[in-house]
Formats: sequence, C-alpha cells, structure tokens
Amino acid sequence: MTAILRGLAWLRDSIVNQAERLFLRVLAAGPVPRHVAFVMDGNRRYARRQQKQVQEGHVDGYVALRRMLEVCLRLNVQCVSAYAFSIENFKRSEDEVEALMKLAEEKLLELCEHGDILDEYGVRLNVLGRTSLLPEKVQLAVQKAESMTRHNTRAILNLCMPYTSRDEITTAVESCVRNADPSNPQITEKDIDAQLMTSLGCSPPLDILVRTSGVKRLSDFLLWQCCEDTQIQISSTFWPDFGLFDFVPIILDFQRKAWGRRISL
Ligand SMILES: CC(C)=CCC/C(C)=C/CC/C(C)=C/COP(=O)(O)OP(=O)(O)O
Repeated sequence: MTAILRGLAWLRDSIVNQAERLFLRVLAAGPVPRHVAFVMDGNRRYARRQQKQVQEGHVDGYVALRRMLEVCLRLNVQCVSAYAFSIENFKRSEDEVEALMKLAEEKLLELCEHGDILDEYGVRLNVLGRTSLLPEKVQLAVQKAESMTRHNTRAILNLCMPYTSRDEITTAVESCVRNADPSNPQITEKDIDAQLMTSLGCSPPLDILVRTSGVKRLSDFLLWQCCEDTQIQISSTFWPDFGLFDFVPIILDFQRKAWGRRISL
C-alpha cells in the first residue's frame, strides 16, 4: 500500500514538474528580463507563523532561493541577485547571526559542487559586499565557490552579503578618486557605474526588483542600479513561500510593458 502511495506521489510530482517546464518554455518565448533581484523578506515571520525556529525560516528561505533561481534560469534570465545579508544584519542577536553564517558557509559549498545547480546551468557565482566582515570559514567558502564557478558563462548569481548600497557606492567613489587622472580629476556617473560591484561582476542592467512580505522599502539594496526602467514589485507572500505562481504575474507584467514599449516605438 505504501509503495503504491509513494508511486502515485512520484507520478503527481513528475506531471507537475513537466507542466511547469512547459509553461516556463512558453513564457520564455516572450520578452524576458535580463536581471532580476530579490529582497528575500519575511523568513522570521514565516517561521513564527509556522511555529518553527527562526533558523528554520532561513533554511526554508534558502530552499526558496534555489527554487526561484531555477525558475529564472529556465526562463533564460541572465542574472539573479539576492539580498542574503545586510551589513546592518550584524546587529541581530549573536545566535541568529551565527546560524546565518553557518547556513551561508554550508550552502555556498553545496551550490558550487559538481552536478549541483550552478554547474548544471553554467552559472557564475559572485558574492557582492564587504566580505572581509564575514567569519574566516565563510570567506574561504566564498573564495572556493567563486573560483569553482568563474568559468561558467551562461548566467550570473549575485549573492549580496554583507551588503548595503551605501557601502557599495562609497567604495565605488573611493576607487574612482584613487584612480582619477590628476590633470582631469572630474568623476562622471559612468565612472562610478563602472566601479560598482554589480558592474565589476558583469551584471546586466536591473530590470525587476522583487521584495516579498508586503513591505514597501528598498532597505539599502541596489539603490544605484534601480534606474528609470527598473520595475519594483512588492509581493505579499513571505519569501520561503514564494514560488512560480507568485512570479508569473510579475513576468507577465514585465512582458506587457515590454510589448507596450515596442508597439509605441
Ligand atoms: C546561501 C545563503 C546565505 C542563503 C540565504 C538564506 C536567506 C533566505 C537569507 C535571508 C536573510 C535575511 C536577513 C532576510 C530578511 O528576512 P528576515 O529574516 O529578517 O525575516 P523578517 O522580515 O520576517 O523579519
């Protein structure tokens, strides 16, 4: 009896999986964003609602990140950026920071393994942020994951940790000042743009920024990159629950606007 139930569950999952793949292939035939960023908000509220530990909320948040990365890759999105840890997050309780760092170390090593998602889809991993603030073990995992995926050219995953936009912009301006030509010390917008962590990691312009959990704030994430054409989308779903069917309306809205622009040209 158990074997039959297991077989039926496998059959159901396999049909759902095939249907999702087909659906994404149809969606990918339209205009697709080049770069999608996620503010993965609501992990602790999700944990509280599910009567789980905060740490479990973050583990489920990582599962959602993998799920959404795969959806984006099947849609042929070239670059995904995820806000995994803000510099401000170091002010959280010691236990929470420690658990997040342990999760980061473990998952960075898992992501870059041969046969895992980055290898399967040819994704280069960039860790963006002030990585010198991370514990040594996590820094080593970052170096390993970046170096193992550096030859991948099909897509980019930017894991932003520990990151804030203000820090990124300040670092970019410092670098421009350092490299400025003394006979022509003027710094242009283009110079700053070229020194941003996203530009150094070859990310295309940001088309969509999604924030989950219904909160309408940018929380110091990709402020420079949110330019004229970036669409900001707020989803009320908590990040660990966020999935394909929360993302589809966002993509359809992007496609509707892209087609609208083409028609008005
Ligand atoms: C590989 C790797 C490091 C994966 C990232 C895992 C992950 C989902 C991190 C999110 C961290 C974070 C502080 C999210 C904000 O929501 P919150 O936790 O503050 O929740 P709240 O908005 O309900 O308070």
